[in-house]
Amino acid sequence: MTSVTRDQVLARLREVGHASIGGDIVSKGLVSDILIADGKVFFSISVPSDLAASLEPMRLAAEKAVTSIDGVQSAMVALTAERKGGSSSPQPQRPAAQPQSTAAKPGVPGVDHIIAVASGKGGVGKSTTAVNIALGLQSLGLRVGVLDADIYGPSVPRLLKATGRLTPAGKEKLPPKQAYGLKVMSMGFLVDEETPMIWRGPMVVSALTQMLREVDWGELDVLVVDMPPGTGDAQLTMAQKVPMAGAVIVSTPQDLALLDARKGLNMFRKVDVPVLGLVENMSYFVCPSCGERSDIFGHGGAREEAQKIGVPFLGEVPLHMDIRASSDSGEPVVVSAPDGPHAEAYRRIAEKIRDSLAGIGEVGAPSIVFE
Ligand SMILES: Nc1ncnc2c1ncn2[C@@H]1O[C@H](COP(=O)(O)OP(=O)(O)OP(=O)(O)O)[C@@H](O)[C@H]1O
Repeated sequence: MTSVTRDQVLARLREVGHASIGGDIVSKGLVSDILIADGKVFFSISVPSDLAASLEPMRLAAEKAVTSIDGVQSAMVALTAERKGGSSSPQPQRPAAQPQSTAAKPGVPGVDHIIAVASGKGGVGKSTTAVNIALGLQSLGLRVGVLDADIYGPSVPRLLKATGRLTPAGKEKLPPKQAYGLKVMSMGFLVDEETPMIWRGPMVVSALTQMLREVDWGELDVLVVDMPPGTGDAQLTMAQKVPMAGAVIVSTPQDLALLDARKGLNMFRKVDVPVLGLVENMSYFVCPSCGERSDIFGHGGAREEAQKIGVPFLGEVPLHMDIRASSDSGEPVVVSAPDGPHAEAYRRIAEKIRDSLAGIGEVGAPSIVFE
C-alpha cells in the first residue's frame, strides 16, 4: 500500500476553503491534529463555534479531498473550536464562560440517554464496570450501546470479544459492531495499537464526537460511554461537549481512589452533568475455598463518601476471580454467569441507573452544542 504523508494531506487541503474564513484552511492555519494510520487519516479543522453548522459542507469537502489521495482508505474530519498549537491537550472552555445554547443540536439522533462511566484514576475497573452495567441495562429490556472513549487504552473490544477493524466509507455512517446484543464502537476498531500516544491526546475530543455522530447507532435507550481515566483537560472538554444525561463514577474503596473519585465528581458538576451515583468496585474479597469475607481495601468508603457528598450510592461489586477471568476472556460475567451473585450486583446497579434516567428524562439533559 502507498504510504500517505502529512505533506500530501496538507497539499490537498489547500484546495479546501470557505468564503466565511477568507481563504483555504491550510493557509489560514486551521488544520491540526493530523493523524495518519494504516491508510486512514484523521484531522481537525478549527472554526469559530458559531459557524460550525454552516461549515459542515466544508468539512465534507475536506474529507472528500483527502479520501481522493492515492493510498487513503478513509478520512475522518472534525470541526473543533480549539485553537491550533499550544499545549498538546485541548484547552477546556471554562463552564462559567460558556453560554449554554438553547438552540442545541440534538446530540445523537435516536439515542435517548448518553451516560458516562468514569473514574478519577486508571485501573479501578471502570471498563469492566461499564460493559457489565451496559449488559445489565440490556437485561432490563433496554436497547443499549457502548462507546469506548478511552482512546489511550481501548479495552472494550477485548472485554466484549469484539475485535477487528472498521473502515469508514465516505459519507456512509459506520455500522457499529455487535456484541452480546450491544452496539459497540471503539477507537480500537479505527486506530492501530501502534498509533503513538502523543497523537491521541489532541484527537480525543474530535474522535469522540465523530464516533458519536458518524456511527449508525440506530435507536438506543442508553449509550454507555467508557470515559478515559482521569480528570484532565481531555476529560473535562469531553464532558462539556457530549450531551450527557448523567455520569457514573467508579471507585475502589481505597482513600486515595476516593479522593480521585471526588475529582471525577467535581469535573462533572462543573459542566452541569448530573452524577447518577458512585459504584464501589473491588469492594471486598470472598475467599473461594473458605467463604470468608475480607475487606482488604477498607470496605464501605464509597458508600460513606457518597452520603457525605450527597450523591446516590449505586452499589458494590466484590473483587472476584470470576469477574476478572470473564472480563479477560471477553465474556462479561452478566452474560457468562447471568444467575450468579456478580451478575445480580451489576443488574441492581443497572436498575438504579435506569430509574434515575427515567427521573431525569430528556428535559434534564444539558444542552451542549457540538462544535
Ligand atoms: N470486581 C473485580 N474483580 C476482579 N477483577 C476485576 C474487577 N473489576 C475489574 N477487574 C480486573 O481489573 C483489571 C482492570 O480492569 P479495567 O480494565 O476494567 O479497569 P479500568 O479502570 O478501565 O482500567 P484503565 O484505567 O487501565 O482503562 C482487569 O484485569 C479486570 O478484569
